[in-house]
Amino acid sequence: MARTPLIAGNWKLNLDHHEAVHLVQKLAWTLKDAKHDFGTAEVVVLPSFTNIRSVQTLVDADKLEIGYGAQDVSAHASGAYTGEVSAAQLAKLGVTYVATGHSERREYHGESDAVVAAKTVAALGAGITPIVCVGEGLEIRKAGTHVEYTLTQLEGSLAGVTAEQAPTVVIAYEPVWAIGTGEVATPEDAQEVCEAIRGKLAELYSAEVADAVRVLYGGSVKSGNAAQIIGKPDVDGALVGGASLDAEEFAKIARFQEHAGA
Ligand SMILES: O=C(CO)COP(=O)(O)O
Repeated sequence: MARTPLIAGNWKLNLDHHEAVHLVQKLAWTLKDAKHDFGTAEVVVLPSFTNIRSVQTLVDADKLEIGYGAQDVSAHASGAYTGEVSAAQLAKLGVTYVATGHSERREYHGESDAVVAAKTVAALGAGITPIVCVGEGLEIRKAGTHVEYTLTQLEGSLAGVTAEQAPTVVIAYEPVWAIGTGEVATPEDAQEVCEAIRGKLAELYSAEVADAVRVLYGGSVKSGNAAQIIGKPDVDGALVGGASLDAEEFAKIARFQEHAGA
């Protein structure tokens, strides 16, 4: 099955709602100028919660093909959970994707695989596609146990996801040592782990599920390295941090096929 590449911009804790609208507008113009075919690479941005409504209004008004999502979601449906935002609330704003288990959530907010799994299940329950993030830190990479580590994290983070739900899930392999450091994994590093992730999905679910799921790479992706990384057979797109805050650079990443060798 042909998997449509997904290029997702994780804006992290950046931009107010005016700036968010401006960036989506600029991204849309840039992609329009380049005659981007969203059928060849889907483009999604993940703004802060406070900016989602503004982005929705722009996307709806201008009928943009750019998708939008959230960077996190509550595992809870409703009730006494101060500060939380539910999957149903996000779905109501037209959100189609949500990142779960980003390494920054795991590290700074103590999210365990069980918490990530509960959030992933909550997103799926509201019809939102989770982008489940996994990946090892530098010590584990140095020890050479990164594949086993990432696969264990993956299995824990997918607990409760059914075989019916699994094909729609997106996995993002983000080695922590490559995030925001400029230290990008080689295309071979990305392929090694993304291939192992697909193998694990076949083991947990089925070969069909493994074939359907999109596995992204994230960590210092730029227009100059995107084509080589996404060109690998088991890498189906990118989760982009810093470079997604620059409309022209992010548009080039979305158009990686054209910028191979840039
Ligand atoms: O964490 C990331 C995306 O979720 C990667 O961030 P950078 O692209 O800034 O390295």
